[in-house]
Amino acid sequence: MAAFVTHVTLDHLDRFAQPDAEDLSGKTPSQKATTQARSKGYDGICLPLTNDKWKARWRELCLLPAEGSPAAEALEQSAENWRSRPVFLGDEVTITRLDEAENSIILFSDWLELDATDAWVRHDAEIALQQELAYASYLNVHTAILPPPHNREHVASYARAINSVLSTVPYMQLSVRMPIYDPSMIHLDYGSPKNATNGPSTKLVDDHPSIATWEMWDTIRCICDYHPRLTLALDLTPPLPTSLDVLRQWVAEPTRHLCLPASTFIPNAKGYPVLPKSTQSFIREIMKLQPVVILSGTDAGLHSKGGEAAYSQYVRHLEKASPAVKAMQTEGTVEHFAQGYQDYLQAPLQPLMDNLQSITYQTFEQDPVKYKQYEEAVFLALSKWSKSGRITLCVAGAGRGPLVALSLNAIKRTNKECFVYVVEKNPNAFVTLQERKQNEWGDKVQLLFGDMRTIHVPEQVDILVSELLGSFGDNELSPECLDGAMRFLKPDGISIPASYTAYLAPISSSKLYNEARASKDDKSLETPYVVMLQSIKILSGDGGGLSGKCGPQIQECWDFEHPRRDAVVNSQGLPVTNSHNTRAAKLTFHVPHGGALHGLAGYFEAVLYGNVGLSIHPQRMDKISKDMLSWFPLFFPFKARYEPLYLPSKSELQVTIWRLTNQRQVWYEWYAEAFLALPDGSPLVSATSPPPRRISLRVPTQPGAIEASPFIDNVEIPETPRSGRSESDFIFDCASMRLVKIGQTTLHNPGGRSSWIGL
Ligand SMILES: C[S@@+](CC[C@H](N)C(=O)[O-])C[C@H]1O[C@@H](n2cnc3c(N)ncnc32)[C@H](O)[C@@H]1O
Repeated sequence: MAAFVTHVTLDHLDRFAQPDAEDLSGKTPSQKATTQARSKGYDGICLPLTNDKWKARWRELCLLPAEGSPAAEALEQSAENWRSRPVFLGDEVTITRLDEAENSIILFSDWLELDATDAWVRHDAEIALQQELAYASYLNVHTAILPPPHNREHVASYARAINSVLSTVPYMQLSVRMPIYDPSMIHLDYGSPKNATNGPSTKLVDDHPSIATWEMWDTIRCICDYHPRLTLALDLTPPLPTSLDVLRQWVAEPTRHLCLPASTFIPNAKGYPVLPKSTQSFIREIMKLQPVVILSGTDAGLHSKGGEAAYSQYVRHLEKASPAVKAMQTEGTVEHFAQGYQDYLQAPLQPLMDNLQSITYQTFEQDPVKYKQYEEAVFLALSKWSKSGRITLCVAGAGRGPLVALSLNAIKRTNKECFVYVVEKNPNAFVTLQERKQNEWGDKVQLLFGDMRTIHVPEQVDILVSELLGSFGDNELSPECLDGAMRFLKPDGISIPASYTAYLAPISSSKLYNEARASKDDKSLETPYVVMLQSIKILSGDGGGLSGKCGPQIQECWDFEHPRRDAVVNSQGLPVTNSHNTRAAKLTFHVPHGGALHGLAGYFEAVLYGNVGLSIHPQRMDKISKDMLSWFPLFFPFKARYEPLYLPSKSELQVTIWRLTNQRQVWYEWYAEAFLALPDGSPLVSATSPPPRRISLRVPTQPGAIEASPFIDNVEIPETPRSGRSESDFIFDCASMRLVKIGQTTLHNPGGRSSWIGL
């Protein structure tokens, strides 16, 4: 569940400082604020570290007085003294004791302009920040919110200062306060003759989602090298766009706090505070990250009904209604099953090379959906089997036997005469199989111990049942194992599964990026990991992109079919080489909104038999095998020598991936290139059209609200021209588009540093 804290302002603290004849507790103002917040159901408070006295002194010291002023020299001397030994006066800070800092989130002075245009102001703001940080560290503060960036021109200076302070404290979480979105950019509309004469009219455009604030964040965290203690405090003050897609980027970031002023709420028909629809949708989505919600101004009486408690109650209600949160709380869902494993990188299994442990099989067996699908597939195959006489089945790679048990169930349901061979190469699991034969299956089955690629099976079978699938379908060497098993499948026999397909999508996730590079060796950044993906954004969108050549959001790489008869086999019926199992795919993705590329998400879908299947494809899994728990997606990381590949809005990403093999191993290599599509030979914006201009609009500060976020100047490549030319003239003469390359990754995993072994 998300935690809720209330923002305590300097005014609140002043009120708590007033002597109260009845209060003999001797508590400090911040302690009183905490007690009151707790009594109102909050988990804690968020308060400024310093007060107006510090602000006034800093301004006096560091902002130059008018030239020629007699005080200038003396002040410069004092400023130099402060720079050499920065120290607070006792009445410039709001807290002084350890227990005041405990469970409180600290706001560093938000007027410090680390990105000021003036270099001296930047310099002195950085000293002041270091001073505040040192003091907060002295008081054991665990989380502090940094002054927000204001000025895109100098965001690099802001980020450099943050990077430098991050290394000075060993444990404190520093959160950058960012407005979620720069919504109030107003286009000066030159489109109509009226405007041409009377001047431009203003029009709010929320159909042109801006990623300006995300870009600022991206610059900051790149300069800070994705520091794991650098997080985000997202300010939800601005009205949000109706399209959620651009906001999904924040789910892929370390969003730890949501700042929600009472002024963001609107009254519903009865006067209670509620949030606009788009903010509601966003909150429902981001709640899966369990952020700390910082409510401010809730005691200002902005809404006629509900009182102060109404704000947190309402956000809690949104949290409960969040599909992601509901799924986590519902037994039987993947989200519930995967609690604690979200975004956790697991080395994929090597079931061919290793012998799995009983506990691993037990985890598999908790998935009712997979086995139900298998039973249906076996039942369907048996039902459709038209030849007379005994039907023979073989369960190849039986583990502890669930596929055997369900095959026997299916046989019973069809009432046909059948016999089942059971093959397993894990000697330990074979003990469990013997026990089950003795206690449950009797002479309906025959157990065979050995590797399906070499074992002798007494007769060829009609139906071969196996489950050797990995998260990417073929990655646990199912194709290679089943090639060997084809020896004992009759020429007209059936394989369950009949086929499986691998899918890929490019993703952004600072969490996964940091996890993968936590261990510094190259191999860890070239390993495809099994991950329950949560804090991610799929960067690609559907549609052809500007070049018209891009595929869907999640694209098919390749597939494998069984039985396959095209491999050249030797006298024992085994393939001479594994060349027929190599694959390569080149996929082109359209990236509608800019983002940082951190890796590829890999999924699979299998046809077991007929229309019965298994799928972890995000858009199809619910239709094919809803709530199946057995497979989390595969994450192919992209390593970055300097920083992850940045993909601008409307760029195109070409991903090439290979499945490669030698005598012993199978592995993947992957690589990506980014392009921008530009109209061939024509300027991007007609020379006759005025440049798109946007101005920022500050949301007026409401009493008690955290100071409204700064908005950031942003110039984007327009999606439509503002000249007389039609949109189609301007953009979509695909034939005359040229792709301009803007970046590439290195080749990942060359030679199979990370591979599946056991051929
Ligand atoms: C993913 S587990 C599935 C186990 C079980 N069928 C289930 O669905 O719960 C794959 C099983 O196949 C076995 N296996 C893998 N390769 C094999 C091979 N070449 N020959 C025989 N068994 C194999 C493994 O030991 C493991 O028990």
